[in-house]
Amino acid sequence: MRKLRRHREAIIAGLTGVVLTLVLTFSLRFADNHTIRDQLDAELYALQFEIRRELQSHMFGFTWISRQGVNGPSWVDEGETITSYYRQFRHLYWLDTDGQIRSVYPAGTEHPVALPDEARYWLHKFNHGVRYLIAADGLSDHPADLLLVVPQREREPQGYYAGLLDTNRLLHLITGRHIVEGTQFQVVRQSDEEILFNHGRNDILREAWSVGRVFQLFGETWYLELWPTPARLQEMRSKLPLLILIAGLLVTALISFVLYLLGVSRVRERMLQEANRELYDEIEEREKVEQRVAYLAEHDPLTGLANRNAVIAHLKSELLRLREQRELIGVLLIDLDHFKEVNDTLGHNIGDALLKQAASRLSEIQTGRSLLARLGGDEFAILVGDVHEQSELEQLADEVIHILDTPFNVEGYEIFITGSIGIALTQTGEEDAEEMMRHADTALYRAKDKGRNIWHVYSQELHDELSERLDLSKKLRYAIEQNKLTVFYQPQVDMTTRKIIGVEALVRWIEDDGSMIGPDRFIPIAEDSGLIIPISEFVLQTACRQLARWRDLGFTDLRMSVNISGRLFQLPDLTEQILYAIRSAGIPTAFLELELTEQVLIENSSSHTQFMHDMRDNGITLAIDDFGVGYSSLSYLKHFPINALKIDRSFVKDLPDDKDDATITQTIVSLARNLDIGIVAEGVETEEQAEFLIERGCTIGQGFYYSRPLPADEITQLLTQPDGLIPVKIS
Ligand SMILES: Nc1nc2c(ncn2[C@@H]2O[C@H](COP(=O)(O)O[C@H]3[C@@H](O)[C@H](n4cnc5c(=O)[nH]c(N)nc54)O[C@@H]3COP(=O)(O)O)[C@@H](O)[C@H]2O)c(=O)[nH]1
Repeated sequence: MRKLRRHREAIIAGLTGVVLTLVLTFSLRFADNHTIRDQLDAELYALQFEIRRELQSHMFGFTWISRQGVNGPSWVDEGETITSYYRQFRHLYWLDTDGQIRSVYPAGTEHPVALPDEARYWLHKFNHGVRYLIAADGLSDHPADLLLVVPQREREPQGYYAGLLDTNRLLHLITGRHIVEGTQFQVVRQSDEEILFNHGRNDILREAWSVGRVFQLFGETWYLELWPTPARLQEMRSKLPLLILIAGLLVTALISFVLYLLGVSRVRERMLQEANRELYDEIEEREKVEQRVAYLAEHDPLTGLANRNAVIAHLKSELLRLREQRELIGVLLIDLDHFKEVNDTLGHNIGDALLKQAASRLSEIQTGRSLLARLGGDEFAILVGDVHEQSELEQLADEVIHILDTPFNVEGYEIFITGSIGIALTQTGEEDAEEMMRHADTALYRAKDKGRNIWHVYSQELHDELSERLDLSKKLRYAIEQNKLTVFYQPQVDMTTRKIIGVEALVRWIEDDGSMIGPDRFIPIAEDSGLIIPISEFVLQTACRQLARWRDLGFTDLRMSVNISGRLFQLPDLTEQILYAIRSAGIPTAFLELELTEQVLIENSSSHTQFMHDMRDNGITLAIDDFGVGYSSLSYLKHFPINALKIDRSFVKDLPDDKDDATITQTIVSLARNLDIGIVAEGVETEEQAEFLIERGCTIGQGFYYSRPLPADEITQLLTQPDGLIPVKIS
């Protein structure tokens, strides 16, 4: 249907052309038929005229003879003369007034005596000087024959000149001379419809094409009829209608074809236009996408700030420019502290809104020579050009910390968030952009490491230190794989009796050359890298097995303390791991004590609380390590199942002289006694310290005064001392 509509013009033109051609062809054919009929009619008229003329000619001859005065039977003697001129007479007669045949030419011809009665009746009515033509019935066997009669009344003998006309022959002669080939001609007597003459016998077109004329012959009426044969008709036909038909159809086909082609080309043109439009749309769309991609390539979609790429590109060009001008350039890398918690607790929408607000605040402290960017996540950067002194960057960092200090109001939530900042300043002038970013990142790492909400400036020393850490981290991983770690044990002593009541398991890393790397160096690295998990597992299992061995030796009262790093709380199966170590070593849970830092309690997450209750439920005791150095929010002592406090050695170190430390120590001891929990003093190095502590009520101590951390076999030796008393070396 769509196709038909598309080529409507071609179809209309085709139909119109065919109709017009047919109408024109039929009109011409109609006119042609008319012309042919007229022509046939004219031919028939001409024939009729010829017949009449021939008859008149014969009559004229007859009349002329009658006027010559030759009449009576003697006139037939002139028959030869007459018939030589008028050859169509069969016989000549002289009739008397009664119609009796008195003489006949040629002589000897058989003939009736008189004319038939009907003819004779007519004879009596004929007048002198008039010529008559009557049917020759009774005189001739040929129905078409006519009898020409001229009355003679003026001379004697009176009578009639009569000539029997061979009409058939006459008609033959006429048609032979005048009729066109292929034309069929017929003479019919109307009275009895007898065919008197016909020329040609082809009746095919008679009904459709015959033309007729009525020819009056005295009492006789002839009907002359003429029609063509198919061949004659074909000749008569004009070629024009056929030519018009062919030409019309050809022209119509041509026009329709041209219109069809135009339609096709119009459709193609439209399709092309559509394709062009789609192409333009696509190009436009692509340009938009490219613009968007170009924008996104340099911008952060959330805040609209520049992104990392833009910072790097800008930094590169600034470094190039400033290198020539010998000026400095600085980078501040800002990381929002604990932003992940906002995301985790309040959802990403709030997190995003917070980032936008933070970006907006940071924009306020931008200067004309700086570029603020969001590098991703909660990390922002400020690129500062034309720096003269490091203090300018430090001042800017202070401003950042200050501006973040006010709580954010995000969708009804009041959110406190701080920022840690790493600062990098061009040192040699030869740094590249990536290097500057790395420096700022290193400084940021340190700022976070130092407790966050502070800034730190990158230095070569920091770089060296962190490189060493990285190096140590690699080595530590290798050491764990190669079983280079071992566990030492430091006795915990009842300071009043000097009896060893327990030991603390302390990990040691012994190098191939026998040198030792202290845990204070590698434990923080292990905590950062996650290596603390396999280390802790190793220490716990080793310590439990060692306690089992000592118990087998009979030291069944000995207790084992093991340090639990805060990082271990990320393990979902920490409780199971501890219970597994205890069970596989086959020791009672009551003899294992876990030392936790204050930080673990301060974080106060539900998983931490659950862990501590699980431990208590399984009979494992918990001690707070390094008590007093942290936030010392004492409320957790009430809420958590803590069994003992370990006074940090920093408070013990200057006892008994340092009044503050003495007061703190006294306070911690009182607190533990009031809460009815155990108390252990760490770092006891002198007898005075031990006495001071004993006097204040702290009877359990651990420190070099009694023993340094030792390998298990050396501890076994100590345990097997007489009375189990620990010998104290006084240096
Ligand atoms: N999570 C784990 N932490 C561990 C493990 N092993 C050790 N550590 C922690 O490493 C820090 C350093 O430990 P270390 O070098 O072993 O030092 C211990 C003692 O040697 C030291 N100490 C004991 N008495 C004295 C003393 O009189 N003077 C003095 N200067 N130092 C002394 O104290 C450390 C034990 O402290 P604490 O654990 O707080 O009781 C240290 O923080 C360890 O906790 C481990 O396996 N896992």
